[in-house]
Amino acid sequence: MSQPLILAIPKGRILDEALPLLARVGIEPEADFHDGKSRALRFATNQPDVSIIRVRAFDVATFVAHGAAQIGIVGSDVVEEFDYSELYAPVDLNIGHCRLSVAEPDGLATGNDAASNAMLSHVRVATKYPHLTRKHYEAQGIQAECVKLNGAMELAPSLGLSLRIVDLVSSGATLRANGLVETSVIMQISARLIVNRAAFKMRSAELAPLVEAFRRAVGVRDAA
Ligand SMILES: Nc1ncnc2c1ncn2[C@@H]1O[C@H](COP(=O)(O)OP(=O)(O)OP(=O)(O)O)[C@@H](O)[C@H]1O
Ligand SMILES: O=P(O)(O)OC[C@H]1O[C@H](OP(=O)(O)OP(=O)(O)O)[C@H](O)[C@@H]1O
Repeated sequence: MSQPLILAIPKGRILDEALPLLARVGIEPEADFHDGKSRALRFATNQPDVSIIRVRAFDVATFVAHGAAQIGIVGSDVVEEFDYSELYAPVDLNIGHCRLSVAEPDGLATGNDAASNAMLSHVRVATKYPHLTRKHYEAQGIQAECVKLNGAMELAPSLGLSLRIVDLVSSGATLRANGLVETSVIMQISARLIVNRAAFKMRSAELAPLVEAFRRAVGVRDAA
């Protein structure tokens, strides 16, 4: 028998929405997965040919791109930020909805990013997404100097690290709580199923039906 397929899933906020989806696909992690005290990172499932690894959101893309995991679940923000040629993202999972936006301190923001940017040739931006940020500003002829942070971007303007931030927004509560307003939406985001392209060719007998099962599961909702 070949090695089990490794499915990489993020430990952050997508996880709660991903588990019911996995159940609809017919994959249930072993009990240890739900034990908050467990330090295990790799888990068996009810399917002997599928194991799960639980890693940081950005690392899901890295494990799958390098073929260490064959398939994974990750936000389209991460897919686009890395832009790995080895990744194939065949299914929009319709979970983890949010957007990637530019925000500035309330009062300083003009409310129109394009108009205020017309005067600029250079901006400094705190973000976890330097690639997408540079691309966004390059399209306006502006050079973005990115200060890379891994969280709490919203602190940067008040502490003088940068005037602008580029971060994920959902309800807008985090921006409001930190005196910031959204001035431009860079992209709408949802979680994607990602597959390693080489693995998809080499193990298509296992991966193609699994991808189809995810596609079907996205169309099926849990009973209320
Ligand atoms: N506010 C949000 N609403 C909905 N989805 C979100 C939100 N914030 C993040 N996401 C989605 O969930 C993914 C993981 O985000 P999360 O905030 O859990 O990661 P993190 O805690 O920053 O990651 P790490 O594990 O590296 O610390 C993001 O890549 C995005 O696709
Ligand atoms: O618009 P809202 O609904 O307030 O959501 C936005 C927040 O959610 C994400 O952070 P998260 O809470 O996942 O924590 P993090 O800073 O560890 O990424 C994101 O980085 C924002 O800070």
